[in-house]
Amino acid sequence: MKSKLQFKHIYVTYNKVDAVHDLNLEINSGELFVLVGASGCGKTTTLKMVNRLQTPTKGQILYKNQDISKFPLRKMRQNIGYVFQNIALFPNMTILENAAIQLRAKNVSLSKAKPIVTRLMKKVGLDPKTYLNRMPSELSGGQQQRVGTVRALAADPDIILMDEPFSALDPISREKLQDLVLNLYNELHKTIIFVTHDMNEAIRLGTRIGVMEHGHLLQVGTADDIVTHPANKTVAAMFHNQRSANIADMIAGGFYKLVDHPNDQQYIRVDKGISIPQLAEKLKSNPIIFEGKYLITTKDLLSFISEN
Ligand SMILES: Nc1ncnc2c1ncn2[C@@H]1O[C@H](COP(=O)(O)OP(=O)(O)OP(=O)(O)O)[C@@H](O)[C@H]1O
Repeated sequence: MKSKLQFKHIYVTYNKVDAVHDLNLEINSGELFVLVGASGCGKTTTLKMVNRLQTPTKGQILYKNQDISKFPLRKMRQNIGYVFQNIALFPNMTILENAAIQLRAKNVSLSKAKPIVTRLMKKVGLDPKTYLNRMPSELSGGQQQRVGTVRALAADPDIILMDEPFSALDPISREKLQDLVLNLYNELHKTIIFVTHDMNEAIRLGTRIGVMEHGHLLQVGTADDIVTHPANKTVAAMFHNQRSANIADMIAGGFYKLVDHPNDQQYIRVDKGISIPQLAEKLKSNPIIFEGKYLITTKDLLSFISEN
């Protein structure tokens, strides 16, 4: 059986208000699970419970069928990497020293850590020769997030927590780092729990997505489950608004060409190069389209085209 992370009837209550309300969720080993929802819905609180930065008021979290509150804290945290929005590299330490922190905590010497960090730097697209001995202030925000990702991966953890890691970046850097997460995920098969308020990011990254609102988990499913069969009006509205914005964006882009989606036959991917009538014709036989960064239903797109 796959080892799972299980949240069982979890509550987190502040001043009689539930930041998380009766959360029941299972995350499988090797999933890239995305928690999505508006600011304040309880995503970060949920994520922080995984490495016990946050304690549930009520309920139980199990990892591999054992209560995580019983694990030795230090050892447990060594097995969980994390990347947060404000990654906060230590300003007085080099990139190598920063990236090696989790390894150093495991008593790995800096000289033994160096080849591991070097290999990961190459994977995230940072030239080790150029960057290993630099200070964090000499790197852009996107580069610093790459170092944060190296730091999270260096000690080879089972689980990686990512809390809005790219939300402070410009759209192009953001997309590149999303690609990086997908590549690392496909290569390393880690369990990743990724928090975002951005529906497109959720759709683009998640093997499954959990939609939260006001501390409640409204729906868990794949992107196309949620887009085509939203559990209730709130989820439908969250994704509908997003889809309308996506469609307007696509139409404004003008022309698209259709290619197979690299990962999933159920999707077709749309790139620039085909006219809207051709697109409409092609879409009649496909339920879902994926435009690099957007996933929308063809029904929505066809009605949008006919109405405009
Ligand atoms: N230490 C605390 N004391 C009191 N209330 C808190 C505390 N931490 C979080 N909350 C409240 O719990 C709710 C959930 O917060 P949380 O940070 O989990 O939301 P979020 O979905 O991650 O939001 P964001 O995207 O803005 O980070 C919010 O209403 C927040 O104000």
